[in-house]
Amino acid sequence: MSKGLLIVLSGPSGVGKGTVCTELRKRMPELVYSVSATTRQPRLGEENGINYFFKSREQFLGMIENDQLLEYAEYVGNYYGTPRDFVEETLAGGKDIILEIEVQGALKVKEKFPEGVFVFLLPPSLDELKGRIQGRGTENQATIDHRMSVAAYEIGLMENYDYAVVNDEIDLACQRIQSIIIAEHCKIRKSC
Ligand SMILES: Nc1ncnc2c1ncn2[C@@H]1O[C@H](COP(=O)(O)OP(=O)(O)OP(=O)(O)O)[C@@H](O)[C@H]1O
Ligand SMILES: Nc1nc2c(ncn2[C@@H]2O[C@H](COP(=O)(O)O)[C@@H](O)[C@H]2O)c(=O)[nH]1
Repeated sequence: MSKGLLIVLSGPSGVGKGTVCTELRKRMPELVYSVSATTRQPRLGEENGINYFFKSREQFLGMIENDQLLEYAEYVGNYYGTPRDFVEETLAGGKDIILEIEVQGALKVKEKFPEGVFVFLLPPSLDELKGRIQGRGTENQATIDHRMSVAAYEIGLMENYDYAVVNDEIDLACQRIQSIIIAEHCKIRKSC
């Protein structure tokens, strides 16, 4: 059995990664979603084990210590990380898995899985990006400003990715990512 594809979706906060991922999973139900661990407080409506595994700082540091994370990063005051076993078991089972993670973590995944498919989601403009984070209504102004200041640095690292997809419209962004996944499955992979 051939291994599944490891797909990494990154992009600045508020660009629409979560929205696009949710829509993509409806269109591709066979695509497995990697639920991350985080020390961030749950937002209204977020559920443990569905949106994130919500952890205390001590619990998260324990996961690092026990090598349970494929990657982790500190982002705007909180830790975020990808549980290792779930990803490895899903891939070994021949299924595709998507990781929705920020840039530092994505680059660490690339070191370990250079064969992964790295997709960067871009906003139509920085003004639109700010409008989307504000419109979501989940962050206070200081956190929005902090996330926006990190956004420019993150976009600067886009050249490390395989694909850039503009999220101007959810349907179009999903179609583009679906096309990428289909094309990657058709790729002739040479072992050298
Ligand atoms: N193409 C789009 N056009 C207009 N609004 C959008 C689009 N995509 C997403 N949004 C909206 O932008 C806001 C941010 O989207 P979302 O939470 O999915 O971003 P994110 O990249 O996952 O953010 P974070 O990294 O902070 O978790 C949401 O209110 C969402 O409804
Ligand atoms: N490096 C990682 N980044 C992750 C992971 N899970 C989510 N994220 C990213 O963190 C920011 C902030 O997320 P939010 O839910 O607080 O808005 C965003 O870019 C996520 O994609 C992870 O496991 N590792």
